[in-house]
Amino acid sequence: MAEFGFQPTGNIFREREALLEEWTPDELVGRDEELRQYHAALQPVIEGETPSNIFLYGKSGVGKTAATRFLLELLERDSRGVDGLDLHTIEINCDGLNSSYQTAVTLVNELRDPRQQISNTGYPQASVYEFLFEELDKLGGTILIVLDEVDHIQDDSLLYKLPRARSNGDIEEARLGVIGISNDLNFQDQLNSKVRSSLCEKRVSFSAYNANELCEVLRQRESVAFEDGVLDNGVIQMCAAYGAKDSGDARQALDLLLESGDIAREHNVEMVTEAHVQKARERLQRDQIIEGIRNYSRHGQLVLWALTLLAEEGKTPARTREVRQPYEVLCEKEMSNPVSDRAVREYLAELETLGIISSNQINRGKSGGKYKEHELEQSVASVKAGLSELLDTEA
Ligand SMILES: Nc1ncnc2c1ncn2[C@@H]1O[C@H](COP(=O)(O)OP(=O)(O)OP(=O)(O)O)[C@@H](O)[C@H]1O
Repeated sequence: MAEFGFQPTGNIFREREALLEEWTPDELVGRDEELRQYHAALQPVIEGETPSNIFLYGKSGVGKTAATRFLLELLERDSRGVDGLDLHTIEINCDGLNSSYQTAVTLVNELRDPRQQISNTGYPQASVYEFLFEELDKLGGTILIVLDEVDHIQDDSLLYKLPRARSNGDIEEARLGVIGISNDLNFQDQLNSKVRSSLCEKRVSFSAYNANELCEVLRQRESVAFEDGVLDNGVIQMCAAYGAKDSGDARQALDLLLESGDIAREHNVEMVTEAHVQKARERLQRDQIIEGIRNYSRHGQLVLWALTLLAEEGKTPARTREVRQPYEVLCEKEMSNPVSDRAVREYLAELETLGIISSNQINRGKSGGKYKEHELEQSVASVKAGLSELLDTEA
């Protein structure tokens, strides 16, 4: 066995933590327009007026949570200097809470003393709401409740009650504002119109980051996270360009920069180069593919494998029936019966939703008919690496 031991290298990173999810920057770059609108929507708070209910929406990783923490911190700081203004903020993430009931219980427990917590079951919903309004009135002043990932709450009831609590007379003392945050761009349309009009009084849309904005975000972290001059020319631009092309998600761009730094350190070199970024991208894509299809049926994986073989031979975009041929060969090797054409089409549609392939509807008019063409969205190398890990065979 090789000799293993651990030695700090001190190479590459000055403060690697600055590239991790938990690290909050003091300043938010590349979000000027969003911050301006959000700031305006929060202005009534500092004026001592009833807060507006605000709804933030935009794709994952575009700075909605970061902007909220940044502005609420400033608001808390500045409200301390305003006589008679007593501001409280409560932030909860609704992922995993799923219902109005569970969310209301969580809010009650956030507001209550640890010795007076309530359990997740055992009270009628109306009583939990009563507890909640009681606690809010007890706290008094101006209260902002942030419901991050609000689309996870499956029923409307709390989203109806909370923003209207004051006008309905459920609370008398406190001035309450709700800030809802969602990655689901269709969420607003699915809401009942009464809920929508009160929850979304002010809306702020967060657009995906473009490459220039991602460059700003990455440069801000570079100075904290890396030793001086460690990043080769072009590294930041490359991470930003990939980030903008993929989804405009700052989290993904930061992950790519972190992984590139890790690879440079693994190789025991002193600089991070564009080649490290390429390698990092393949690794992250492979992980994303593995994550996406880990619990997928064997046949779904074989369909992807078949498309990958076609891509390798330069035969993509390929029609559904062209995918069928290599798929059947793979089934034969595995000694299993191929699934129906319809099931293959369904697998391809799911792979598209996962962002692993892209499919285009082609319409050749009356004579040529309509059909779909598919191709990989990710590099052949990363899909093969991901598949061989899952299928436990050389792809
Ligand atoms: N403008 C920015 N400047 C610096 N860092 C940013 C910026 N925007 C996002 N980030 C960082 O990117 C990561 C994701 O951002 P954030 O959590 O705010 O995204 P989000 O829009 O709320 O999406 P999600 O709901 O997926 O969390 C965080 O680590 C955050 O610090």
